[in-house]
Amino acid sequence: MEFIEYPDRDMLMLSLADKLSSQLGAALRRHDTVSLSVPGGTTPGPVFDTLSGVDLDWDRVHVVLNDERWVPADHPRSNTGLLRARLFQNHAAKAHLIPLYADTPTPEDSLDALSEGLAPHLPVSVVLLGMGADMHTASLFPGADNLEAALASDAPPLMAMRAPGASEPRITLTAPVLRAALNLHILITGAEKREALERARKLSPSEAPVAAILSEATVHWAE
Ligand SMILES: O=C1O[C@H](COP(=O)(O)O)[C@@H](O)[C@H](O)[C@H]1O
Repeated sequence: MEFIEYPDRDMLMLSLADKLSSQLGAALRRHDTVSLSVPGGTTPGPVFDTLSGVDLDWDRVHVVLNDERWVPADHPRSNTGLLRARLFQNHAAKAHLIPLYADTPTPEDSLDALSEGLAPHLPVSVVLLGMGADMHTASLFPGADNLEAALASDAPPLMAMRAPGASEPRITLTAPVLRAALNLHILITGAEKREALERARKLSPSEAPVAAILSEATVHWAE
């Protein structure tokens, strides 16, 4: 694991957006289309704001969330809603969304169709993950019903997930897809998450799911 500490959150968000855009640019020079996977939640908005203003060939970029909460895009907890509001703006408005939500009662109802949409874009060129203070990443939660299957090396790329720490059903990229990313970053802020990261380094992925991908990742942190 590489760990980069920044003097403050503004520096973190700007530097990380710069790193992601240069890795996307490098991938675009080598491939006709590239893929970017990003987290939802409360932390990554400022990275999206900066990234969306970078003049890349966005119409060749396919964006998929790390995970989605099973709520419609206009719901306040929708990660897709966050993407539309903060990333698919300015230059990045031309990017393509690979959906992780469909209007069916459960994620299982749409899993096959959503997996088919994702398959042509694997391996993901650039992955940015978040992490919760409970050491979950994407929707790989401690105690989740499908956690062991999603950590297995033969896991399908997408799985449905339900967990005590998640207030709605989820759909998530699985550990092998995250580990196979060509560039893998984790964004965390604050003392509580830094302590959680240090704890996770000493635990198994079943106890601390983020541990499943730490050895491949660069962690970006500011107080
Ligand atoms: O529920 C989720 O939580 C994590 C962490 O979110 P944050 O609000 O603590 O930044 C996020 O990475 C994930 O994509 C999201 O669905």
